[in-house]
Amino acid sequence: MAPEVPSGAFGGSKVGALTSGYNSKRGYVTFLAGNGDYWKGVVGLAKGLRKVNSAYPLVVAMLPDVPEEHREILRSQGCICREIVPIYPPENQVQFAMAYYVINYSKLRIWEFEEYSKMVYLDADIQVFENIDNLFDMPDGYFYAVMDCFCEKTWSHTPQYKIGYCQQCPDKVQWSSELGLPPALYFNAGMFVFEPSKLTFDSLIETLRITAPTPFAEQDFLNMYFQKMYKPIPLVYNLVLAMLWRHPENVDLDKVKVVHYCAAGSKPWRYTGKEANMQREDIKVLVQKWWDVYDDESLDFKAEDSIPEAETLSDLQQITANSLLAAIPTAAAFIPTPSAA
Ligand SMILES: O=c1ccn([C@@H]2O[C@H](COP(=O)(O)OP(=O)(O)O)[C@@H](O)[C@H]2O)c(=O)[nH]1
Ligand SMILES: OC[C@H]1O[C@H](O[C@@H]2[C@@H](O)[C@H](O)[C@@H](O)[C@H](O)[C@@H]2O)[C@H](O)[C@@H](O)[C@H]1O
Ligand SMILES: [Mn+2]
Repeated sequence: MAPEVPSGAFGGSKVGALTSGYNSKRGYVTFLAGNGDYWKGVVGLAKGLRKVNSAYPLVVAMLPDVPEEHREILRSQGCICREIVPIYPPENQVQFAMAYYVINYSKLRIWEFEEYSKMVYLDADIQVFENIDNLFDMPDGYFYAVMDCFCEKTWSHTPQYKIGYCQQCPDKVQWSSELGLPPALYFNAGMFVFEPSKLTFDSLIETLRITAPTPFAEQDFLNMYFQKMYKPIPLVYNLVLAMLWRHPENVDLDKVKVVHYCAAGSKPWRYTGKEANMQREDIKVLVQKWWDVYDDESLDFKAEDSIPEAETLSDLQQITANSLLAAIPTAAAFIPTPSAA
C-alpha cells in the first residue's frame, strides 16, 4: 500500500521557491558509489549531456568511498560533486536481485538537493543521445519515469514472471484474479524526473524505516512510495536494453533518446560480448555509440562550457524573480545568495 505522500511535498510554488532564497535551478543528477569503474559511466554521461547541448549541469551524488582521484576526474569534466551520507535499509534477510543493490538506497539522498526545484536522475550506466531538457517543463507534482519489463530472469522471484505476464504486453498473458490485483504500473528507477524536497526526503526515510526490503531494493521502494504520483513517460527516455529482445515490437531504435546499459554484460566500459544477448548487432552498435562519446576529446569540459548560474533559470522564471524582487525591495536585501550546488 503506497504511503500518504505529504501535501506540498512536490516542491512549493515557484514563487515560494524564488522568495525562499533558493534559486529554482534545474539539474541532472547521477549516483556514484565505490572505488570501482562506474566513474567511467559518469564521465560518459557528462560528455553525452554536453554533446546534446543540455542546458543544465550534472550533479554527482557520491558516497564517501569514492576516491579523490575519481572525484578530480569528474570535476575536470564539469561535474558538480556532492558527497552524501549512505542510507541503508532496515535489518533484513532479503536476497537482493544483485547483492550490490543494497547501496542503491543511498540514491534517496537526492531529494535533499533542495537548491534545485526539479531534477532528472540518471543512472551512471545511462547515455543521453538526444537532448531531453524538455522533461524539466512537464507539470510539477508527479513522478515521471519509464515502465520497466518483468521478463528477465532477475524477475524470477515474482508471480508475474512465473505466469509470463509483463506490463509491456498486458494482453499477451491475462493476469489471473486468483493472484489478486495485477501489479501496479512499475517503473525502472534508472531514470526519473522529480522535485527535491526535504519534506519528501524525511517522509521517504520515515517510510523506509518501516518497510521490509525487497529484491529490487530502492527501485521497489520508490515504486511503492510514488505509486499514486507515478506518470509513465515513453520508453525513448530510458531504453532498458532487455526490451530489444523481450519486446522488440515496442522499440523503434531510431527514436530512442536515452539508452540504459542495465542488461548483464552491457556496461560499455566492461563489455566483453560474452554474456547472453551481447553478440547482438544492435547491442554492439549501442556499446560503440557509448565509446564514441566517451573517447571524443572535443566533448571534454572546457571552462567556457560552464553554465553561468543566471542561465539555469528559464526566461519566465527570471522575469518572475525580477518582478518579485522589485515588488519587495526591503526583502531583496536579505535574500541570501543561493548557495552553490
Ligand atoms: O558499484 C557501483 C554500483 C552501482 N552504482 C550506481 O548505482 C546505479 C545502479 O546500479 P546499476 O546501474 O548497475 O543497476 P542496473 O540499472 O544495472 O540494475 C549505477 O548506475 C551507478 O549510478 C555505483 O556507482 N557503483
Ligand atoms: O537497485 C535496483 C536497480 O533496479 C533497476 O535495474 C534492474 C531493473 O531494470 C530490472 O527490470 C532489470 O531486469 C534488471 O536487469 C535491472 O538491473 C534499476 O535500473 C537500477 O537503477 C536499480 O534501481
Ligand atoms: Mn543502471
